[in-house]
Amino acid sequence: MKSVDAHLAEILATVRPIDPVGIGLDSALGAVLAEDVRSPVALPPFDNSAMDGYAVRAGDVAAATEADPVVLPVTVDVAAGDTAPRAVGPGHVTRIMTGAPVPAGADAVVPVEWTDGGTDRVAIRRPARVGNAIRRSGEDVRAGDVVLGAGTTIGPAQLGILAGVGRHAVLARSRPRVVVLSTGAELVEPGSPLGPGQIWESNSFTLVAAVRQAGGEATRRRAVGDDPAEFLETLEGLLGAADAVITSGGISMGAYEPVKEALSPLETVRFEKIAMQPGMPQGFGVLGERQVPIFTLPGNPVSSYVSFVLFVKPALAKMRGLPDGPPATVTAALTAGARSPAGRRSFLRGVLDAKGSVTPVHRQGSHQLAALAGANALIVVPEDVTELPEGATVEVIPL
Ligand SMILES: Nc1nc2c(c(=O)[nH]1)N[C@H]1C(S)=C(S)[C@@H](COP(=O)(O)OP(=O)(O)OC[C@H]3O[C@@H](n4cnc5c(N)ncnc54)[C@H](O)[C@@H]3O)O[C@H]1N2
Ligand code: MOO
Repeated sequence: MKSVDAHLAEILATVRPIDPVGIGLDSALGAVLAEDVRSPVALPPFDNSAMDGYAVRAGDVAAATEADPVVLPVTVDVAAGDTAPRAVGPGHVTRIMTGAPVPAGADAVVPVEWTDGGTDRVAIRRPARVGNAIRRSGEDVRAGDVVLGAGTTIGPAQLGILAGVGRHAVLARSRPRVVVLSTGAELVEPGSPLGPGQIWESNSFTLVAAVRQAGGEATRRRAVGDDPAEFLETLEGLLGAADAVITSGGISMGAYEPVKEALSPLETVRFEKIAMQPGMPQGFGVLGERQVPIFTLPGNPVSSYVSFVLFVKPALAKMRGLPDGPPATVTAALTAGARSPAGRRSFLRGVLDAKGSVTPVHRQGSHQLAALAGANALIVVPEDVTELPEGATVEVIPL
């Protein structure tokens, strides 16, 4: 059997980062920058007030006290967005609003709370240090600074700085478009009644959500039955708009394995047994002229999700231009003994707590969806280990 590591290595050697394109900020959430973004100007671009109050010369208010306020004439109001050149002469002040340019000559802002709020004359009850409540030009970003480097994932704050340096579009890798397609004649859409021998289709919901959490743009296709021709036709119809395809089911040893039957003759998708539990049957390859990667995951719900975590998620990271490789692990102490088949790496479902202990859930079957939903981690048991005692130190993949 092929090792987990060898399978992941083959996948990562095959998938390529998506080509960068110009993306408008409105659509850039989750994209990954493919350029260094520099600011054309300093931020803030000009010295401006951090508070609503009065622009003063600090020396003029140095003697102000509660008991003996300094009273000064107010020459003008300066609001945010004010474009007229303003100045504060000795012995004068202007009113000033948050974000408004500091007038020439002023070197401090006195917050309105330290005054009587006067409009013609103002009584100032406290002195202000030079620079008080002034946001200096360039104190966030200097002109020409790189504000975000290539390889940065664009989240809310990154969109803010991109807009803040005047960009309306960036060169970036968009979120990979991933189509999720499940197979199985027994599958019924949730919301429809179950007939004999049927179950509600669940894998596609898990996989679509997992793709989205991994930074992809997922589309769910309704399950197709066990007919290889129907499966192939559906697949061909969706390839044009996909950067990757994930299927579930139809790849093991049964008489009706539409995914395996449809794709094996193409010889670009390989079906193999991987030395792992769950998730032993796996298929991976590429389809069509654009060499779209396809992950044919096993149908058992726990197996398909574990396979996603181990193989698809790292591949999506590579497609996005992010660091790839096996899922990150943390070490934890087992609170109960655990077993694992010889020669296979097990990924037991467990509950990891804040103190670094991990408890295997009671039901470890690869069909046991509810047990998976109660877990928050996968406990990794190496191939050469068949039994772990309580208290053993284990590697854990947080989910
Ligand atoms: N003779 C053998 N039988 C099986 C082997 C084997 O090596 N020899 N491997 C077993 C393992 S391990 C797995 S995992 C499964 C994988 O089978 P398939 O990928 O072909 O999946 P299916 O047979 O279509 O389905 C398996 C199981 O999962 C349920 N399922 C499938 N799709 C969904 C879905 N979208 N939502 C919810 N549940 C789904 C399906 O009803 C089956 O119960 O093969 C073993 N057999
Ligand atoms: O390997 Mo299957 O994935 O155990 O259920």
